[in-house]
Amino acid sequence: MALYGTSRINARGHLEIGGCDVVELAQTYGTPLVIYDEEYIRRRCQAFVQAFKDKGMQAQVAYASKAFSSIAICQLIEEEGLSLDVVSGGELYTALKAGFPPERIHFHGNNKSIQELKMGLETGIGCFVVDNFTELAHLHALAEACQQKVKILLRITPGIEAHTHEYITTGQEDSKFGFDLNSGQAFEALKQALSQPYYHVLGLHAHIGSQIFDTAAFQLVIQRLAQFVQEASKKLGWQISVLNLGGGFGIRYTAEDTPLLPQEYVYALCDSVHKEWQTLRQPLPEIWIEPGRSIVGEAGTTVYTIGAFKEVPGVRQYISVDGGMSDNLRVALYQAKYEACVANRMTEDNSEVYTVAGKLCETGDILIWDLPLPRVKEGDLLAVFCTGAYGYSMANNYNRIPRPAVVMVRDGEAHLIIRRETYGDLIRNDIPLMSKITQK
Ligand SMILES: Cc1ncc(COP(=O)(O)O)c(C=O)c1O
Ligand SMILES: N[C@@H](CCCC[NH3+])C(=O)O
Repeated sequence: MALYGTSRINARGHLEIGGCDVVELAQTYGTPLVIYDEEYIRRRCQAFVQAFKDKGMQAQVAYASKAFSSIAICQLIEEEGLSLDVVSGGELYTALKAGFPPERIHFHGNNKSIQELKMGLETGIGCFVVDNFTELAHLHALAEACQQKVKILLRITPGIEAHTHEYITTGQEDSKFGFDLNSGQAFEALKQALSQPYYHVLGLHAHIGSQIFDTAAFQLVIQRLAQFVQEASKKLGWQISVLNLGGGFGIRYTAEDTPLLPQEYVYALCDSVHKEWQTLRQPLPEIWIEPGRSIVGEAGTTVYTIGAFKEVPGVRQYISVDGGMSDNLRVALYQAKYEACVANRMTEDNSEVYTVAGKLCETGDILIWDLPLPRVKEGDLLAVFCTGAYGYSMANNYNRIPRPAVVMVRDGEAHLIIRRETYGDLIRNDIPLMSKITQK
């Protein structure tokens, strides 16, 4: 088990994050509770930004808000000077309500609705990452209708698979995302976009997957895109201003994971762009990246209360917690692995092996298989590490379980950033049966 950011074991033998005793946080806010270590998120943001400065590269680091979106996180990201990647009207709405400067927002998505495109145009976002020919036509028509020139990047599918889980790779040819490079689609898209008067084609975007531990795939993408840029400049006279290399930088969920430091990823990207562009003999583009998981993943911890026990003799001991696949879908979806500890017994030795089950009516609702822990009792607190990315953001109300509360902690203070959902919230949009309404 590793401790992240400001986490430590305090004098009471409890887990402490951001100077706050996790046992006290659980008493105050209830469980399941998602705890974000504010200082650690800020440190991660700063590491990415500083790395580009070290290399003297013009850059934008855009936090991919799909990893975790809320008013408070958008405000924190804004304070750290990052840009923001949104993929839906809902994420855009959240960012705008947080007061995020629209010109620093980039709008992604493979099926943006007309309403979402209009919302982006009307609010003056920084750029659209155009994903396909349908969007290329729609967005231009909307821009023309309001006589507004719009900045775009074209999302390219470079035909490169990063070595990661099959469901979270996106750069391979057979993907729903982007204009395919090898078949000539990308070239055709650029040609079309350049012929449209209301487009300002800033550059290209490629994202090859998530939870990537080395830089080889990124270097390959840069090589391919550089070749494409050369072809485009020869045949279309176009010069690229922005090269967006997406996100995907890995984090350490368990000892099996061996991520690089933010600066190691960034240095490698910068070196590779330098090298390729030297051959091209063109001005260096601005580099944009879109880290999501690597900003918030390790900074999030979910605390559950342990409830029921079940032993299958000679097979395993199950402990059940008061959440599960409703607040963390990643295990069921990707066989994701996590480490955890007992927040109120941090100094005790591991003597048991438990399988941690959620409380949902689904056999696959297991959070961690075969987890070494001290002997636990009902009411103990299980803290699962590294749930900060794609945990709350993929939370759902399966079995009508309310979503957890989320707090941000720093310097001994906790601040509630998302209230726990209530049963009332769950039925807020329900409408009674017609016959019950007409009876009244
Ligand atoms: C286009 C794009 N950008 C950025 C991200 C963020 O990825 P990650 O959270 O792995 O950094 C994703 C998700 O994989 C993505 O699809
Ligand atoms: N939601 C995924 C990653 C998908 C990234 C979005 N393109 C995860 O939890 O790992």
